[in-house]
Amino acid sequence: MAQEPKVWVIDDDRSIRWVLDRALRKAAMHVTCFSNGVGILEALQHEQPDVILSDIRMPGIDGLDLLKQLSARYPQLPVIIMTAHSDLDSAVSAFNSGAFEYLPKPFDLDDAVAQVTRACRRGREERTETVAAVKTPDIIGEAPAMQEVFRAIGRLARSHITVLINGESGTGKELVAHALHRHSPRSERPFIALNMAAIPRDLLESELFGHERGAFTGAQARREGRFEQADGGTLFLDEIGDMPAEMQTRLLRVLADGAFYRVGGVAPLRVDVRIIAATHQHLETLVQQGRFREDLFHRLNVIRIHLPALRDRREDIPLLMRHFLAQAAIELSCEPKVLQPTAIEQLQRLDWPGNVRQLENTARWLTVMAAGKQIHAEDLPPELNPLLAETTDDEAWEPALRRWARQRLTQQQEALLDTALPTFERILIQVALEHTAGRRQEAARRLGWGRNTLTRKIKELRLENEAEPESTTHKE
Ligand SMILES: Nc1ncnc2c1ncn2[C@@H]1O[C@H](COP(=O)(O)OP(=O)(O)OP(=O)(O)O)[C@@H](O)[C@H]1O
Repeated sequence: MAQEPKVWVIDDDRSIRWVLDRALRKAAMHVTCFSNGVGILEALQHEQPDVILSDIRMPGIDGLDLLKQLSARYPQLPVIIMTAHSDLDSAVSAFNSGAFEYLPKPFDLDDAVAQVTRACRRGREERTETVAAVKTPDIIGEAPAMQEVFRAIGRLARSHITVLINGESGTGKELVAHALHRHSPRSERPFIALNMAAIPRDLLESELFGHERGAFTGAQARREGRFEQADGGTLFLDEIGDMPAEMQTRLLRVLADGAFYRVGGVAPLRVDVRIIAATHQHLETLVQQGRFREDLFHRLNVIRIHLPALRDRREDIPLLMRHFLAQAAIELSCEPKVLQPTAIEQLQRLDWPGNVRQLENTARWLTVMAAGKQIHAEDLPPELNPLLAETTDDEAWEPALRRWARQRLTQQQEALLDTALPTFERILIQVALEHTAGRRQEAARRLGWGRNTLTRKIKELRLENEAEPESTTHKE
């Protein structure tokens, strides 16, 4: 039933590899030997053994560094260190989590096999527990890409390492950050979430680091910052790509030495906070453009979790939708709506630019708006409804506008309304004037404006040439 446990042995001493290989094989284990640590991290991306048995003194590679990385990236993977007593202290400090075992050299072969067997068994039990614990029903996903996310959460459980979560808006970044916190040793301590894009630039510093009384006008009392509130716990920094440059510098400093000052404060404060950052942006590009500090990027980019867009995991749409319909029914104290095959097909056909959040909002809309209990394709909201989209061309400008806005936002443009509103008004005015052959009075009435408003708008939008051909045009 259970497969042979897989053991990797890393030692530069060929005779040690040879004896361990024989002894472990005799104990029905599958053994792979490496003469040094080079390539181990890469190999781990393809396959994971049940246990690694490694020397820490090897030519050509810093064994301690390798072990640190193993402990950070694969905290669940049991590692047994074979080393002489004299090296033990440095090994212990490399594994401050204590998640390793120690096999003193020279060792007794039977002891070594017994230790490896125990570590295999414990590792397997822990992994099963973690997967069970992580598969809490609140993160839904059966698509392979989501299984990958669950596995990452499982592997990172028990670790304090910084994590960077990437994914479009609404893909569940905050949910995953929360799950990472819940499955970490910090779960009893606070989880504080903060969206960099939502806080005005001049308040951000005090929000993150707090302020002393009188630090600036309006600071009537001392206030704790989010870093202090999150002490011992996790601070989730959402939309980290939007963090202003000076704040990036300050964050880097806190990450480097764990100390910071409140605004207006003179005494450094120390906290123990795990950072989980998230962004929908491509941070490497921001770094190239000089908009994100490279050193901060490397600090944050230790482990990265990518959340797939909903359109890349369409198989999960029915599952998610049923879940949200059930939830919405509870929220609104009514019977849950039931999806019919035509609705499911249409839901799976759509691209969901707002990802899971958009699906969730659609479930609420349906729960309130759909007349019957059964949901068919035609019951979907107008912008998602295939029938309306095909038959009435008039509605087509809404999806087009949506696409336009989305594109501009991904291109990092700001103040979209400055372009959109004048364009919107210009088009309506032009069409109304065309329709009324340039008669302003009537065009104003058809638009629902007074004549004066229309005249003012025409001026502002420089549309004079298009109105009332007989009137004098004026130029700047
Ligand atoms: N896999 C999932 N299972 C269940 N609910 C989900 C899942 N993914 C996202 N959600 C829900 O969708 C909504 C959006 O998720 P969340 O806020 O975590 O996304 P986000 O990526 O952080 O978005 P943004 O970047 O806009 O802040 C939340 O209500 C969340 O509960």
